[in-house]
Amino acid sequence: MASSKRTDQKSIWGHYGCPLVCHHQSPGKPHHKVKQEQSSSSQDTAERIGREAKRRHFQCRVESLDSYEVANLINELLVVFVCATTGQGDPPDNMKMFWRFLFRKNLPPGSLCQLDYAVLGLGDSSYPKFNFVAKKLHKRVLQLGGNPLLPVALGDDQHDLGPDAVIDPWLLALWDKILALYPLPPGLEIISPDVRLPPKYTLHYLDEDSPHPSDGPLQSTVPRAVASELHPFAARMVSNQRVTAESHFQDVRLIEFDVTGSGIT
Ligand SMILES: Cc1cc2nc3c(=O)[nH]c(=O)nc-3n(C[C@H](O)[C@H](O)[C@H](O)COP(=O)(O)O)c2cc1C
Repeated sequence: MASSKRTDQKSIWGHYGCPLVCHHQSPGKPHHKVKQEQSSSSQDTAERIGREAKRRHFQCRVESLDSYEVANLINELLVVFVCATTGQGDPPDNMKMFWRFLFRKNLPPGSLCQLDYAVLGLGDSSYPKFNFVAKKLHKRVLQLGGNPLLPVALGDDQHDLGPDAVIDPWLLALWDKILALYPLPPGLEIISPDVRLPPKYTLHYLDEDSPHPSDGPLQSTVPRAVASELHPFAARMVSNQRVTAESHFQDVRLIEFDVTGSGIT
């Protein structure tokens, strides 16, 4: 992209604490980050936004707000936060570190002045503090100098059509805004929903007798971090059973892994 904004643009879709990074796939296109939190609605929404970004030729990464290095926010150019409210107007567990950092009193007021951002809230209007976290996040980023792309979206479980009644039109408006700022490169079009995106995961088959990736000489001496998205653990598969009848058209499987030593409980 022509402006410096486009060279490293990100958007964060918070709640469940999950950031998504995306940019147009041609060089110099912006990145977006998506963040999410607690249960799965915000993660699902963040991932949906990630897929929509990919269809618009942005390169994306989705990760939780707490696994995002929040100090890097000052370098981001485009961030979308997806965040739910829990408890009585509280941030979900997996955005608490992010929340604490963002509300530090010593953050300079203009520190996010290069950031274009949007906040999508998931909440329930039967609670007195409806979408409190999304509203507060929106205000705080504004206070730190961020440029809002749209008013905060207030998804509501109480709506007859569920949160999508707000999310769907809000996302249409968001993409209009983003594409006005970062138009599609000449010759590229939005990838139709009928076209399958590349898979998120790839499978690599190993020979039965190949050494296990976790059996290297360092394994016994080097303490490893608890397995996580950032510290993957190569687990041994112990069973792989088909659970649907042979005659059924879907091959659904129960696959079990041995996670001993991964720190996963
Ligand atoms: C225990 C609990 C407390 C909640 N507290 C609030 C609240 O204070 N304000 C609000 O707007 N929504 C509240 N909600 C609704 C959630 O924010 C809403 O269901 C949201 O979609 C959940 O998203 P998630 O699946 O990503 O966690 C609460 C939900 C639960 C289960």
